[in-house]
Amino acid sequence: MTAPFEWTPDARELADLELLLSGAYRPLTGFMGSADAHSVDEHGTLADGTPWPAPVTLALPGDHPAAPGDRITLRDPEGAPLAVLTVTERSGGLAAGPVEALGAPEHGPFARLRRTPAEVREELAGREVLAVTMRGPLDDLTEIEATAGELGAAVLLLPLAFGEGGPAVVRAALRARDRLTEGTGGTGGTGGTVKDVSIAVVPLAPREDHAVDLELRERVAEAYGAAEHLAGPEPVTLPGPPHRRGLVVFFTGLSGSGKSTVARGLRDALLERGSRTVTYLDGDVVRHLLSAGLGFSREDRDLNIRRIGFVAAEAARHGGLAICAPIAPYAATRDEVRAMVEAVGADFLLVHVATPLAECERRDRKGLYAKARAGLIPEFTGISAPYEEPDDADLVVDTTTVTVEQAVRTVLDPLVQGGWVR
Ligand SMILES: Nc1ncnc2c1ncn2[C@@H]1O[C@H](COP(=O)(O)OS(=O)(=O)O)[C@@H](OP(=O)(O)O)[C@H]1O
Ligand SMILES: Nc1ncnc2c1ncn2[C@@H]1O[C@H](COP(=O)(O)OP(=O)(O)O)[C@@H](O)[C@H]1O
Repeated sequence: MTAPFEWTPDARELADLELLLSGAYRPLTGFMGSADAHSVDEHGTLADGTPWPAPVTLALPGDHPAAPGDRITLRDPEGAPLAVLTVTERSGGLAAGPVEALGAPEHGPFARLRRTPAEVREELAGREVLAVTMRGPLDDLTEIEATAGELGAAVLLLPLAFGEGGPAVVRAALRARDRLTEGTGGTGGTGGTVKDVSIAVVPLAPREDHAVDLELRERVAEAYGAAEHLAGPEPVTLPGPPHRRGLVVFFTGLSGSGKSTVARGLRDALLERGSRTVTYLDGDVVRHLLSAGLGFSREDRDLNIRRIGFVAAEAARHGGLAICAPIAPYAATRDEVRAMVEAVGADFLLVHVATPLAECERRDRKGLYAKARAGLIPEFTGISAPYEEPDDADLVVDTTTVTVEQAVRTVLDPLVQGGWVR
């Protein structure tokens, strides 16, 4: 049964929720309250003294109405109900309490390998188990073969799939299984064949502190029935060269500052060079299609910017270069877009078109400033609605006294120098 209150936890919290529900975090059965979280941080134990390495908490904004005793339906980002949290404590922006599953979660790639500790323990009942937790490929399997051989153990590969790289880690586990069972895992050619190799995908988000991360992996391995645990090497992530990485060039500035003119000039210059695919999210096209029906209240502008950020990040996820040129007057919303883009492994360049209001108003290309001054347009940026000047701009261009070509070069040159464009 769902509950009257609702919440969509973030990706890390959803991963923790899944581990709480699957039993991989036993003895935990819910999100921690402040006493447990504090004790874990200070002493590495829950408040009752049970050893536990890392806080497992759920953030809930202070203005969320749920109070102790209330039940909150926790949903995934697509809206599917996953669990009910019965709130036992609200403090410091956290909600604590036990969680109960609402049906089986739906998973994407490799759903069949998301097995619970109980399922795996049943399959491996009576066997000694060597668990190997992995966040990247296992190149040398010699140690695993040797340890499994000594213990006469079955090997349980636990790919810790979290975020964008999740499917790649699972594929690495499948490759390692094949090499272990074929006996081609060692580098010295002496590797023996390991007969029993199982895989269970575990959505354990990495912890910043390496020691804490390892201890948590150990706990999860134990929950899966392992007598021994080996931690696979940390993946070496070499970001691709800049000219192959996704990039979002995000212009911000007052109406009439020159955003669209410079953005179009940049698009054309990039198309002339031909070295990158370009997605240009034209302001007018966005407002007519993607954000049709939205106005200029703070809420509508924020939604408009988030939509633009979402589309730009999708283009950049696949290595594309996206150019956007909305006013984007609020710093917090620009920050959100930066985070969305960086979350897909792409780069984000904020270009502040810093032409002063007086010059924008003097140009008054569309006659909007005159109307705004006359009170005919409410909430007009710079007149009756705020523009928060960026203090984190990567580039600043004032178009008052430069030509369009010069303004475009101010943006294009750093892209070439930075290696994003050849
Ligand atoms: N109230 C108000 N405030 C600011 N701008 C207004 C307003 N009403 C209409 N317009 C016209 O809409 C264009 C800005 O749309 P954006 O999508 O870039 O704005 S925002 O980023 O969502 O704030 C902006 O176009 P540009 O001049 O190209 O910036 C204006 O022409
Ligand atoms: N160096 C320059 N860079 C960009 N625009 C300029 C420049 N000098 C003059 N302008 C003029 O300023 C106006 C800017 O309008 P626009 O690009 O639509 O701004 P925005 O998209 O920020 O509202 C255009 O009429 C453009 O011709």
